[in-house]
Amino acid sequence: MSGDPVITLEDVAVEFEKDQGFLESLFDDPETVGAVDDVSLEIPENDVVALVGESGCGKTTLGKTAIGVQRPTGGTVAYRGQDLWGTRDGDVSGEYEFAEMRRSLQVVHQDPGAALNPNQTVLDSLVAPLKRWETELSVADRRARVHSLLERVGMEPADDYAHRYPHQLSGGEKQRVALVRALLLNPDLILADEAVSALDVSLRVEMMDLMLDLQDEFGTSYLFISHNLSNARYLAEKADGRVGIMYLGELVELGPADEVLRDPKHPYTEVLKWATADLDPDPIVRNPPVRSIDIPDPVDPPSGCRFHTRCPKVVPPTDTDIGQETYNRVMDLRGAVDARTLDREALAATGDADARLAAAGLADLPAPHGDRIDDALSHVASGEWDAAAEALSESYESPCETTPPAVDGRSREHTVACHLYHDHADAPGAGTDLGVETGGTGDRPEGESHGD
Ligand SMILES: Nc1ncnc2c1ncn2[C@@H]1O[C@H](COP(=O)(O)OP(=O)(O)OP(=O)(O)O)[C@@H](O)[C@H]1O
Repeated sequence: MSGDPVITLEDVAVEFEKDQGFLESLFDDPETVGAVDDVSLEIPENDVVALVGESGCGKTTLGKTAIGVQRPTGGTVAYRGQDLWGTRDGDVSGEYEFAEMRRSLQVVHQDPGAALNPNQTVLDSLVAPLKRWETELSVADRRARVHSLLERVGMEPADDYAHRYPHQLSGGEKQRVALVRALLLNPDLILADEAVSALDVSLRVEMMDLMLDLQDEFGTSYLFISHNLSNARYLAEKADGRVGIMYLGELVELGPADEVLRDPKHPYTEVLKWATADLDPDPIVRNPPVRSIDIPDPVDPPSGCRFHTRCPKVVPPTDTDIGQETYNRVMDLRGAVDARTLDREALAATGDADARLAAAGLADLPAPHGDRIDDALSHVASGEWDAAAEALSESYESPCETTPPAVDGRSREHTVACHLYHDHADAPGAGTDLGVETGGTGDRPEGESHGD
């Protein structure tokens, strides 16, 4: 179904400087937000990729980067194999001009009203891009092209709709006009950024079906962005496309829609699935499959796998013989030590190790973990937070903290950025291959226990 790559993102990163107050800007270095981190993704002709993730995870930034609207701070973006930003910066050695690339990469936003000029009729809004790009068309040709597309999206009689102003259209009609405007230029790729989210539920499916019909007809690819996993699944599955899951700027899972949704591999995808009521989540999992509901600050994201601070399957070090549930509590304790949120005074007032461990919720630890943890708690009681953090890190550092896994966004296979599916350097007998292995079993590395 799909063909040559239209857009190829390689190790793309986008960092923004965070807005600071006037006084802060005088005294502090600017803080940066890593909106997108090290993402590789290939979108072939006539393909659909649906990106899903919580608000602020970088979907829009990645989408804008893919269509040449946002310049990446790292990595490369290629249009049909030609460096897009190099072309923008004046490299004329390639086949395509930058303007041609941009014409071929269109967008439909969540709020079509904002994209339409309230003082222009539908016809005037729609002929404007044709006037600019298809200069050989006569006035009658342009009008005919607009009318035929309006009819194609069900806006009939086209002449009536063509002479309306945006305020005379419903939300669904405005969205159709926005889609027509994107399609008029025969683009290779349309970024549909939350393009159906503002529509009534009943209209969403209709709009997605229309997008799919037109995709077939025009041979356009879609990069569909949604915070809603069911919408993403509907569109990607029907188009035989892929679903990509983003977390804190990273693409953590990517693969055929039905596989990713039926058999999610990344623990974060499981959380999204759990949170999407109409995806029929596992009735046995009553609580969210996550250790903490708080999303870390993107200005200071966790090291390694960014999900490790919340992940209920965070991989214990190979020489640690405690089960998953206990390890999770140790990791939570480490988080509290790092954030200095443990009750130091309560610990200081506690006379003995057993009481300190009980106060930290870790009374039942097998030897030698009790002694190790209490050593760290004693440091906290004395106000030595860094020493406590160091002691805990020495014994309980997870491979998930040290090495960022990545998905292979060029593959059409199901790939996942998770150490449960990768070899990691300190796993027994493991090589140093941290590349993606597809179709992993989810088994823990040998020698590790699974739960208490
Ligand atoms: N122009 C900008 N300047 C500074 N920070 C930005 C800018 N654009 C985005 N960000 C930050 O980058 C991160 C990713 O934002 P982005 O809009 O890409 O996420 P998103 O997943 O699309 O979110 P939403 O679903 O809410 O639109 C956020 O932390 C956001 O605050």
